[in-house]
Amino acid sequence: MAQPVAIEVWNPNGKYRVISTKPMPGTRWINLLIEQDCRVEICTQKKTILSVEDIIALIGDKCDGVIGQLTEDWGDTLFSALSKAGGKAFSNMAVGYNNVDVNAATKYGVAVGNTPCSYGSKLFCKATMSFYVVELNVAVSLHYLCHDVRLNSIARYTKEFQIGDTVGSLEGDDTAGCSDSDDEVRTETVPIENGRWEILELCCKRHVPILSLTLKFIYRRIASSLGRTVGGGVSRTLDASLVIPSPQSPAEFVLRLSVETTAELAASLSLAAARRIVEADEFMRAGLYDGWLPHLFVGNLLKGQIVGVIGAGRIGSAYARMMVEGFKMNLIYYDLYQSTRLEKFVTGMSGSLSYGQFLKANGEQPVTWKRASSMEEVLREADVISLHPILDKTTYHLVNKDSLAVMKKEAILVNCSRGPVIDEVALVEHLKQNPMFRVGLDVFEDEPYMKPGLSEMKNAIVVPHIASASKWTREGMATLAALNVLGKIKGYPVWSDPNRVDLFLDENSPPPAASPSIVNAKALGNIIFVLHLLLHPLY
Ligand SMILES: NC(=O)C1=CN([C@@H]2O[C@H](COP(=O)(O)OP(=O)(O)OC[C@H]3O[C@@H](n4cnc5c(N)ncnc54)[C@H](O)[C@@H]3O)[C@@H](O)[C@H]2O)C=CC1
Ligand SMILES: O=C(O)C(=O)CO
Repeated sequence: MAQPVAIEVWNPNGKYRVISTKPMPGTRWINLLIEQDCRVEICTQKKTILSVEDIIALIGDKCDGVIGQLTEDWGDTLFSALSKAGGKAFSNMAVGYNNVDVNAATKYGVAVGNTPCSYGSKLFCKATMSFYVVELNVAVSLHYLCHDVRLNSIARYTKEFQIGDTVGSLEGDDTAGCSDSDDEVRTETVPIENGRWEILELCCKRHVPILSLTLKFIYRRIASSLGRTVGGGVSRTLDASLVIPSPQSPAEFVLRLSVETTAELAASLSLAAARRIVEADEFMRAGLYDGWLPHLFVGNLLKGQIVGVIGAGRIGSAYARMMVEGFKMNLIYYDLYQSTRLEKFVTGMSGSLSYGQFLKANGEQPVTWKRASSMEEVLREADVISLHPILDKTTYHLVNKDSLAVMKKEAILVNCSRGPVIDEVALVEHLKQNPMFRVGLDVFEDEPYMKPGLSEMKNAIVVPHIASASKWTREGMATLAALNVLGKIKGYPVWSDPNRVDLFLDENSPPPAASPSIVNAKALGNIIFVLHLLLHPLY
């Protein structure tokens, strides 16, 4: 029988009842819900993992939406209860949602949200372009091509503007991954014969390299105070192209919600395992250090070694870059899909300098990359291997007794994805048999438990699923989870690109009126994705 659960209530008279099964970081998520007439109930029960019965008790007879955690088992029973209580949405406060039976949710008409990674728009390159022309009433259209680092495609942009315009938003055929709100146009007047001409200076602060830019000047000489008569207008088009040199790296990765935070922990575990930091720390605290010794805690040098990534998606690619760039490791990766973006980071693309070329230009050995044709190839060749796939039936026990056997005896294995990607019993045995083999684990097969023997292994570093635990990331995750639920309650459409949710995270402006990421939107028939909501903010 479920016990009554302790709750904290915000905005008791709110029309919609939204439950969070845990207190979450920050207050923005609470404020956003309250401002939209929600009564927010936060479970404060001193129990880390709530049972299905506890959550049913929380849902009660009327509940519009729930924000839950990856430790909870969201299956048929809970979605049935939520649907009976009138609930429309459940959002996991996590990127991964392997704890959620999405089919069951769809069956009960409940939308499932997650807190996806975001491609934020940060300052990347600053190109200043000056162009001339423009007389009186002149329309200038600007066409430019950008390399979209995420899609690895060329995006084409067009903008028409008038003198004095400030470019608030440049839109084009494909604006995915690009935010132009930082672009600005400055004008300066210079006298030139036959009238008044202006110099327009476009200051582009973009996170994508501009490959080429075409200016199309359509100018109309109108009957004006200058006394010239040109009827209804003569227009002339003048094209000019200019190629802006790409900055050093063709693909500057920008800060994304969980990506860098999680990748940084994987990098920390790699380093800690390589240099035996935890063992050495314990040794010091135990008072065992009595002087420098040539053999004391000798570990592995990373520079020039091979880093292997299995699952080179968002987090895996960010980790790969950190290890390649930070420690000049050579890369081998395995993924079902080619990661051209990552490859190009290492060896470059035409017209730009890759990291490898950059090293060469500085007299250093250039780094290399290789896409493996099998996971075994990575396991065989790499010195440090980090796992970053999603957990599904294809990745369950991806690393098992047989695959461990092909790894180098002194290899390092890191897992920040999901515990069941590794057969933990086989791993413990392998650690026992190979004392120079080391692991760094953030996730475990039977979380929160470890398989017997793991905690005694000196060659294992274990941390309690903290890879996304930076303040900014966790507050952002709470905000996205709340907005997923709010968007469904309010009947807002679904944001088109869950990879680009930076607009929802901007503390200084209201989020768009959309659900940031609903994973079963299509299955629910909610296929009205929202492309550009900049003009229709939430308030
Ligand atoms: N420890 C933590 O705190 C965190 C863990 N995660 C976990 O990391 C996972 C990955 O996150 P993202 O990088 O954002 O996902 P993603 O979807 O960008 O990347 C996953 C990659 O794995 C690849 N993949 C899928 N099946 C594969 C297979 N059988 N073999 C090889 N590659 C395969 C996919 O093609 C994809 O490129 C999440 O699903 C989540 O479970 C995410 C955030 C924090
Ligand atoms: O987001 C996830 O998937 C996690 O594991 C915790 O951040």
